[in-house]
Amino acid sequence: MPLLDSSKAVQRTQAAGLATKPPANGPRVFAVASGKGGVGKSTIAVNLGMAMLEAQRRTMLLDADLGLANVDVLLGLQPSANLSHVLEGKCTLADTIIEGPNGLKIVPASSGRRRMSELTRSEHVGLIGAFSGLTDPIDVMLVDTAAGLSNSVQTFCQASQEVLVVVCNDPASLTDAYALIKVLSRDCGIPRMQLIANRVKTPGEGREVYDNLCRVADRFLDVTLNYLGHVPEDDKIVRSARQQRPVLDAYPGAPSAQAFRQIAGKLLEIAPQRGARGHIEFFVERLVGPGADMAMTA
Ligand SMILES: Nc1ncnc2c1ncn2[C@@H]1O[C@H](COP(=O)(O)OP(=O)(O)OP(=O)(O)O)[C@@H](O)[C@H]1O
Repeated sequence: MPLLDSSKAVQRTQAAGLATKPPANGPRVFAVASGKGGVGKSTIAVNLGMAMLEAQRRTMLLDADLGLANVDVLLGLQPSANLSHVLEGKCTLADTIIEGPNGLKIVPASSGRRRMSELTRSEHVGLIGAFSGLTDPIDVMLVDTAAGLSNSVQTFCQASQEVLVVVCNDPASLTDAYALIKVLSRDCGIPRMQLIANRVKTPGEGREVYDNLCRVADRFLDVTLNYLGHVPEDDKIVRSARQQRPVLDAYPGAPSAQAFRQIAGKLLEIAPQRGARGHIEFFVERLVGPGADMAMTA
């Protein structure tokens, strides 16, 4: 009996250790991008963040739409400091972090500050470097990028380990997603991207969106596109947005909430790409630290 008790205690301690220990090879960083605006990037970033928390990953969400903050609005939060204050030297990056639902850590952007959407490359690089100074243990960081193909989108995508491209089944979204994939692969040297089809009616429609993009990309670009899955058109997303809550929180059984959990699970199964990639990366010190070469056991 005592033996059983102590082995259970050991198991509990190990489980607690697993839940709090940072992964040996540093946080996983996923950028969410789309080319076209309004296709669901922020919705996807926030809800994937919630799904990562459900999967016991300590998760941070960076609002990288620097001049048009979205995440705090989506979640009904009122941050007192944001990235513009960090750049002005008024506070540190750690001072800006606020807690969202279920302990989601959020780094808010500023809204309506034009200068923030016109930062220089060295300012972007400085911001990305500042993340290495954070002491909070983080397992996953999601980077919600701006719409378009700006320098900021390119730099944040390059600095992330995976780029998630969100696309809807309409010609403008497909065209802009293709333009984004082209710029990221050809000009930024990103060799693979992950596709999410949003607002589709059926799983088959999502697959079709992926197949269409793949067909063109295979012909003209040197890039690998993986399919992460689809998020259905879901009225529960619209309703939760009105309540300024993530759908996983407001309607955990909704079809879209299930889809977010599946996509998060797939993302965690992706083995990190190894080796230096020749450009600035988030948490680079942790990535090249001891154990960085070990395969991720997510
Ligand atoms: N699967 C879905 N089903 C129903 N509505 C959705 C879905 N995904 C997103 N929406 C709605 O679409 C609108 C745009 O979503 P969101 O703000 O996330 O897009 P975005 O790409 O981040 O936009 P921006 O380019 O302005 O940053 C929101 O009203 C959101 O609630």
